[in-house]
Amino acid sequence: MQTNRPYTYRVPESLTNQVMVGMRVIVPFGRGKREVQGFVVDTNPEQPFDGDLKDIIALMDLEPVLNPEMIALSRWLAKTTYSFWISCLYAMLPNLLKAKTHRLVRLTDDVAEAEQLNLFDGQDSLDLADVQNDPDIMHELVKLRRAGKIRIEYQVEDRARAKMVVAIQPSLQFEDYEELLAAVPKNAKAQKRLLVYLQQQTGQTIPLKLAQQQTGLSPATFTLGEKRGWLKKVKLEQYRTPMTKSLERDQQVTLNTDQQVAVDALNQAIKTDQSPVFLLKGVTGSGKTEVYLRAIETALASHQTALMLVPEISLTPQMVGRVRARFGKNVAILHSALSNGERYDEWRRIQMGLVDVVVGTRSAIFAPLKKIGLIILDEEHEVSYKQEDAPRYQAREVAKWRAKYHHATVLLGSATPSLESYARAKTGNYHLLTLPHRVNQQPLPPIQIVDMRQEPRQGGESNFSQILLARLNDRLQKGEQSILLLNRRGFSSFMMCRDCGFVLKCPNCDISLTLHLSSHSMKCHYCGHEEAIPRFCPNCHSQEIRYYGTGTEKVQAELNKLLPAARIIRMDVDTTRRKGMHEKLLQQFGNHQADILLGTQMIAKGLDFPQVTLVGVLNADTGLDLPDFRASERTFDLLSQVSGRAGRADKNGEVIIQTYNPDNYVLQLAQKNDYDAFFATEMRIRQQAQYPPYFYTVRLMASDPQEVVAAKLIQAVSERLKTSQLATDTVMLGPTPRPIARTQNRYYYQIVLKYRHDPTLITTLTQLAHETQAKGNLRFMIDPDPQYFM
Ligand SMILES: Nc1ncnc2c1ncn2[C@@H]1O[C@H](COP(=O)(O)OP(=O)(O)OP(=O)(O)O)[C@@H](O)[C@H]1O
Ligand SMILES: [Zn+2]
Ligand SMILES: [Zn+2]
Repeated sequence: MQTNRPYTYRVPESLTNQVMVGMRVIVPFGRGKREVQGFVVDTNPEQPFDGDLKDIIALMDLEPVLNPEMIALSRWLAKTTYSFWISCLYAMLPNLLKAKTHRLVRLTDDVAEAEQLNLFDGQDSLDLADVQNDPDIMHELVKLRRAGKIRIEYQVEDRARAKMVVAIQPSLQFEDYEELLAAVPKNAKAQKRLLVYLQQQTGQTIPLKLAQQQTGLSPATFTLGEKRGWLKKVKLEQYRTPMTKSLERDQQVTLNTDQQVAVDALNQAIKTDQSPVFLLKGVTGSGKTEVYLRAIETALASHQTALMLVPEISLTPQMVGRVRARFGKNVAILHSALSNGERYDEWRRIQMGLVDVVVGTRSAIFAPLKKIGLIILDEEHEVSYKQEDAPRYQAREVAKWRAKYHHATVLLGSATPSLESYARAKTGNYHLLTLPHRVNQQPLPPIQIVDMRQEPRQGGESNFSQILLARLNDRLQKGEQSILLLNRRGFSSFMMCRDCGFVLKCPNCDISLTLHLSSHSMKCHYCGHEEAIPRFCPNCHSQEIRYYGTGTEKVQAELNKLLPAARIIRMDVDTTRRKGMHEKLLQQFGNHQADILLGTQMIAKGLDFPQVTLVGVLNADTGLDLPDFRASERTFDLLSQVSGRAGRADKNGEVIIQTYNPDNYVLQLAQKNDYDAFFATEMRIRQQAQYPPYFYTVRLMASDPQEVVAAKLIQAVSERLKTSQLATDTVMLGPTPRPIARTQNRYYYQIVLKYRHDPTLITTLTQLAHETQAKGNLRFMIDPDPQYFM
């Protein structure tokens, strides 16, 4: 049975003065006295335990890995996401500290020879696991760590090992070098140069490579210097900096009036000790990024730090490039495409206070920055800010919590804010800042909607309307670039028998299989199941089994036929799986090595390519009729965002949207670029249907490989909720099977609750979460503010 409360242990005498809040420890647990890992969350519990206390067995860390802010944050997180406290504590740590890793203690400075011999056996490193049960040694190590003479290096078997480089340190004083300079023979030019250099660098540690570059001296000269005692060679830890290869040059721009107004308001807020939330609503290409950068500058100038979140890796390359260009080495980067080693190195640079700016994806919200003055969420409406596994937190909410703690300013930016945020801005909860115009003084690109039902169909179905094809051709002639979006939300493609209607589905999941041309197979996007492309219908043996819908590969193949001269870059999960591919493809497109960028949602947002003058959306409607109250909002966002990629520089842009539902209000309003009208329409629908932002939602879900087991549990939960005192306006939907009832051979049943203000509900759910524990294969989860209902 998993437990969710802290336990009290005794600090054995041998560990006196060493145990600190935020360290990991090994403790005996349960009747079997199993040894488990835990976090120290308090060293002075309010309610002392009066039974028999067990001793802490050992320390895992020589210094805290979580600071007091993080401990406090984890408590709040556990409460608001119905999660186990310990999973929240782990969520804040980089992977390297979660996995079974070797903890290597390394000497970084001279220690007394006796100590080195005793503790390290004369080596300069030791494995902490070998000594953590020896209190005497641990005692010494904690002391050395506090004195900065050792450090801990975490290693997983594969690659994550701190990289070391040789560095030099001048070992004498200024005057000593003066004397030496007077003494060296006149013709010993190299030696002289070295001495002068060392004299200038006293007290510094310089990587040898750098010193060579700066002086133009050979390695042999430095070795000679070492022999003569002029300098010391030391090993310096080199951080694996996930560099974006080409450092973008920083552009100096003069803010336009709207930007200036926004920046002024932010500057003022950052300097106060309040924690206001700003919503920056700026149309695509209005220069939001420049506002972010200026606000970060203000935070740094007032000796505070800044944290900036970007939605997903796909957006990161360009944004990271710009932040790096402005703030250089002062930036740490945290995103999911880093190796564990890289991530850990960045995390440690932050923890040690070596950087003041952090840019990262969702979990970077836990970056252990101190003195935060500003937290930015770019594209604040993005679903990727919500974590889908436990702890199911919303980074936006965590940002607000941390801002309160630090008296920091929160800046949410978007061209299409979430209804939740815009509603708050309208009621004055958030401060609204707007950038209504593009920086290039041009209107937003005109959008044309093409009714695909009217397209002539000679020679079978095509993904391209005549007009889109003509426009693509036109750009090709002019040497301009185009972006093509294939909307892949939901399950728009499947293999169906024309005779009997049979649809080929995954044997493990209730969804249809997708055709993959490159591997000549049918794949399930949920569980990875793969099988051969059928030639006969498995049901009626007809040969009339056909593929419906379309994938990027298929579009690319068609495009190759229609426009043989066009150079195409395809971007989807398949072409970007390998590390660094994303950046590479974008860079190629940026260098104009291709005419058309074809891709899924991942190309819709954030990209800023001046040569792009045409954007085409191949299928606007997939996703519109999904059983999800946010389907319209998502489609509106997507269309606005992707349209915004066209005509961002001096040339005019143009957008073509293909659809089978030309009259749908979402498309109509997206065409007019009328966010406010969309907001008003959608809010009315939400109010009527009692959905966010008028109501909060929470989803309860049971799953099991056996359908009846899952159904029984959700039924019991439903009974329990009916007998508890829910607020009168709280609504319970279900229990029902989840729209996709089965994935990965598990059946899912759900209840969705909608409520406005129901404090007892929250208490009830907290109890439910901890009572309804996993048994065997049975799982129960509570998802506050779910982003998907599928
Ligand atoms: N005041 C300015 N003067 C001239 N150019 C500017 C100014 N501000 C920003 N820019 C440039 O305008 C371009 C678009 O800006 P940016 O990418 O920040 O827009 P955005 O609002 O973030 O758009 P999107 O929401 O579409 O990503 C960038 O190339 C940027 O360097
Ligand atoms: Zn499957
Ligand atoms: Zn059939």
